[in-house]
Amino acid sequence: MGIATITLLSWTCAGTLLIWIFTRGRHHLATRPPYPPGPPARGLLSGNASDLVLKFPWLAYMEWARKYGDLLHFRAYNQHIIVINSEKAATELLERRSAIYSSRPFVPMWDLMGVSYATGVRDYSPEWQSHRRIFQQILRQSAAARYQPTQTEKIRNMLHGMLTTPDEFRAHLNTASGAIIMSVMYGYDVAPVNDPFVALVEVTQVVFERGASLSWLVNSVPVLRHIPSWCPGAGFKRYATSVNSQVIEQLDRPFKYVLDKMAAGTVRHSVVSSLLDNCKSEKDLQMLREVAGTGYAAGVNTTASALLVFIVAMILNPGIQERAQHEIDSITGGDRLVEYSDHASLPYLEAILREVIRWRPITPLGLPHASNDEDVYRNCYIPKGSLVISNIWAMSRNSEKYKDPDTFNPDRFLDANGALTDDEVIYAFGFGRRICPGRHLAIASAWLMMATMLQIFDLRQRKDPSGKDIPLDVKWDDALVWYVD
Ligand code: HEM
Repeated sequence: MGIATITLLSWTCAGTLLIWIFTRGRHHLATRPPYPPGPPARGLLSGNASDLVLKFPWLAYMEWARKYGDLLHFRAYNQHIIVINSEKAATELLERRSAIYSSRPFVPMWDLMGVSYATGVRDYSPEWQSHRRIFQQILRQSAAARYQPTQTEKIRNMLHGMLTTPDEFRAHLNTASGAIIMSVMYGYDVAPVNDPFVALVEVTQVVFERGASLSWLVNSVPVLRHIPSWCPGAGFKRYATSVNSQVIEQLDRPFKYVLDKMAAGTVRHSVVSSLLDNCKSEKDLQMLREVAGTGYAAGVNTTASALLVFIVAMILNPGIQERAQHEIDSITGGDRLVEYSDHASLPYLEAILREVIRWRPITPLGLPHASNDEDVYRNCYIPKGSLVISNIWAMSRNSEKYKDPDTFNPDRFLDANGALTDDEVIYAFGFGRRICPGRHLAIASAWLMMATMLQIFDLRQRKDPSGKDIPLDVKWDDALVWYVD
């Protein structure tokens, strides 16, 4: 091909592109509705990138929502971001239009680190659907009830730990939350301290949180992931490779534990052991391995964080604590521990659980969804590939639904007859096809932990040597889940 031909071809392509922009492109811009309201872009290219708030962003989005409405739009470079601040809009988009809004954004660092196997970060794909089918089979409400004996056993161990070493209450909460899931998934009993499998998961969790950070340039410029590791500036790639082996180990080691036990004929019943027979191919095995690994990574910190919030709420509200203790004593007579069969007789306790989840939502912004098609909602245009964030925090602060939303008040979930209302704060577990599949297990674990802790202990501030209360110093972190120091 001669130079003249190439030049002619280039001009033809450029011409065609320009014609497209000035005909179809312009026509599209002229005919499509506006984006949802939001803060004005600060830079032509960067949009609102400089407005992105890294600390407690849910508070900033709630402020913006007061000004612009419950559905916000802004842009960081070429990434359109939609923040949904009301349950109504979240239900209409993420549930009723779930065919469009059920994917996840692609995070290049997660991919390089090897954590993109996890259900929660997979895009809307056949593999993700296989994961959800397994979760539905093992953790739907009726199936989750099977794990109550395991939960009871692990929670009683936790109470014993708290009696013996009360200062280590945080470690006991983590151990119990982890022990329940390890037992459910793999039939494995975790050691009270320094368990090797627990250590592996903790490493993966740190890696996971670090990987999401926008401080990795590759997360904003995904094409960088293709540069070779030896290149200057490719430190991110070397870091990703260094953690990859730990991520794989976290997936493989507990799974292999079950296979070894099966071979030795000493396996205990668990999700993995019972579903192995259904695996007809290497891919089926991989799906099961990934689901078990995800369940563990997703379920430990979340459940333990809810319990930390509960402890803080009880210390700050001794009257509520006493009322719950009386309710429990009136059912057990004070001579046996609470059991799952007592649930229906303890509405105030259930109201406390709901208020804990509402007062300090464990994941204030849920997990971001991504849209896989363009859409028009309330006459506003939502582009394909938008990042769609549900501001669960803003939903929990809806003052039309919750009077004095910042006050911890379980009574808001009881009607005039003392019966529970139908608000189960389910939005705290997300929306649509992506709703948290572990919610029934989480709620059941949290309920029994709360009930038995209230029964056995008075949750109070520490005292100084002179017997005076040391004021509670609560620091709320803005990591994926709340953290109380
Ligand atoms: C108090 C405890 C928990 C809270 C507040 C919570 C909350 C959430 C939220 C908000 C999401 C995102 C939903 C969405 O994208 O719309 C989620 C996803 C998820 N949760 Fe939970 N969760 C908890 C416990 C658990 C437990 C115990 C497990 C597993 C045993 C679990 C497994 C998952 C998984 C696998 C996903 C990803 C679902 C998907 O992307 O399809 N969670 N959770």
